[in-house]
Amino acid sequence: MKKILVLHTGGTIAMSADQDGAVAPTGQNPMAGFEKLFDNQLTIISEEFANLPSPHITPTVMLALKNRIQEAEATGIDGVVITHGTDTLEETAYFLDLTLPNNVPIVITGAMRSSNEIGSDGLHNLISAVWTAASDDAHDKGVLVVMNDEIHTARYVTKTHTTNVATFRTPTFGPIGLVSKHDANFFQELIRSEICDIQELVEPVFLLKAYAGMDGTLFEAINQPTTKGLVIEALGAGNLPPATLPAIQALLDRNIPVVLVSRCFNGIAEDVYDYDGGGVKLKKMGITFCQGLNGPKARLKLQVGLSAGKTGADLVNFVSNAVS
Ligand SMILES: NC(=O)C[C@H](N)C(=O)O
Repeated sequence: MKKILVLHTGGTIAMSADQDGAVAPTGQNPMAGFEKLFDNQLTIISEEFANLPSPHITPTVMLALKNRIQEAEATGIDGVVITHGTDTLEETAYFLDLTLPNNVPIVITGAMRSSNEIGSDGLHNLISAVWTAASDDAHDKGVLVVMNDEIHTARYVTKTHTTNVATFRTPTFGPIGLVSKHDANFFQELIRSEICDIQELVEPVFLLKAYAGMDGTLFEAINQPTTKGLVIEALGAGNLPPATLPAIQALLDRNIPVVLVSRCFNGIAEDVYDYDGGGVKLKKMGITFCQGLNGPKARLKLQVGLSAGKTGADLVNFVSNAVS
């Protein structure tokens, strides 16, 4: 019988609503006892790893989670399920994707409606995640996110709606598979990427979003002696307002890596435009274009690359391509 480790970390899936509808963490995890649904089919080992709303999750917690999973893998488990708040779920999922070798399937899930709300989706998502983690077909697909009967890759999935149960989407590429009753069905493969088994975190790495009329103020503010890196969510195909450029150049002059993604929901950042602030000029300045990742994930990739000791061309290669 396959052995699946379920690590609970908190989030709405572990919360309930009061009489006024306000949602908050509970003393006892409402998912407790779900294991009996798998009697005689799977061995489920549940562990309360944390009980945090996901805005409280930090890369330090993600690193501890990664270490816990590696420890469990050494004892012989067949798959891991993590329950997590949805606000930063994609970040924890991608962090684990970057730092854990594909030894066993690792699946993250959560809920958009807390445990006692009508139409609560937590238990259903948890069951789907367990069946996915137990699937022979879930190997070698990186860390997976299972929500609302869909299977997404950690690398490309993102939360797209504040409250809808169908919030998790994979722009441009779509989900990698679907869950139907007990089966995880996959329709796409994931190209392998480099894994960095880090033990410490280099910080701080910042993320700024570009907007019409942006100037250098925010870039100057983060140009501190301690600053290790910056990701910019740029406009369109990868362009910036010209007034930002002197302050960005000052960061580059200090050898602080500056990485650019697009703030668009679909598509990739490219050096297309050759006007002041256009992508062609930005690339010539030494800004690294990261293709296929959103801002929070590119920030994690830069942080993980720096934490793995990567510098220069090695760091640029690692960060610039989502599948490197
Ligand atoms: N649906 C959720 O889980 C949202 C919650 N605020 C969290 O991320 O912890």
